[in-house]
Amino acid sequence: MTPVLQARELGKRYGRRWALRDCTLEIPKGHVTGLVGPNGAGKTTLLKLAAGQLTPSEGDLRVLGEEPESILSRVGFVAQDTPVYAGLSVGDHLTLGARLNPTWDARLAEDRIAQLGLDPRQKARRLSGGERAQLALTLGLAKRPELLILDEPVASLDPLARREFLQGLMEATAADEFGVVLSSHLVADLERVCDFLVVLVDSRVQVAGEVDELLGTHHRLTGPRRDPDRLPSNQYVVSARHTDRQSTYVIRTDEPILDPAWVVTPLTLEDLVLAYMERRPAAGRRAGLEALR
Ligand SMILES: Nc1ncnc2c1ncn2[C@@H]1O[C@H](COP(=O)(O)OP(=O)(O)OP(=O)(O)O)[C@@H](O)[C@H]1O
Repeated sequence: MTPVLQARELGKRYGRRWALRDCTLEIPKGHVTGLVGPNGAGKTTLLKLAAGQLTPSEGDLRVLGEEPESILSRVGFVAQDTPVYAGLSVGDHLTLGARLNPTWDARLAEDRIAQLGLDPRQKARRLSGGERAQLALTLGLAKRPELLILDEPVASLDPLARREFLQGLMEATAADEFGVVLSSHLVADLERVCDFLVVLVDSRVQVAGEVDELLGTHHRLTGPRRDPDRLPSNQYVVSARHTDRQSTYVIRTDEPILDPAWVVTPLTLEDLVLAYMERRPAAGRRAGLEALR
């Protein structure tokens, strides 16, 4: 089956600065994918490349098996800050959507606006942040895309609006088969809606895979202090912390952990993401991940 997104050594440079580098990644069909990483990691850059809004500086990118610029009508993109036209009414947005998109589903758009209780005559500038986000999501869904890309769609929303937004997204994906890739700093939200995860740090993909598989193969080991070179070769060290007497590792392995010296505990998705983010050199570390629950 053609992957939703396939990147090979993909890179994007702004001037002399690389925003994305050596990005090799495959997102299979049929997933809601969460893209997570600290500020400046390259998430928006990757999403804009996938939406055909930027061109790569190096490497290769296929979306739904094609060059992104050639399939704009098959991909919906809701940019950061859920952009809408302040001077246009909700109804005007739907009219514009219908005019611009050959696959526009007017019934879906109107039903969703009615369900949300939005007044079609209301100007977008008078909508709350949550209502604007819902309008932008409606425009994205009514395009009937095969892939919907959402760049931090819930960043500015309060917890209730976030829940309603994500609920709406989950209902839409349950009703129709389309892929979703969304970026967020809010891992707890991603945990609720995503079944595939990509962690991007310092412009590089650190890990990508199905959430269940990632949670099943990553473990925290705690026990008497031990150097990493004394761990079995099938245990890939993601992060390590040591005190004089104790070591705590986050490791990835497909094999059972049989060493009785270790206390083995499972990770939450947030633990897993933070473990990959901890691997960054301390000097370049920026606070970027909120862990709201
Ligand atoms: N138009 C641009 N010109 C120059 N540099 C840019 C431009 N857009 C992004 N960058 C740089 O590229 C890097 C990656 O930016 P990007 O917006 O992709 O990160 P991000 O992971 O989406 O960050 P955030 O979580 O803060 O939204 C950053 O260092 C940023 O400063």
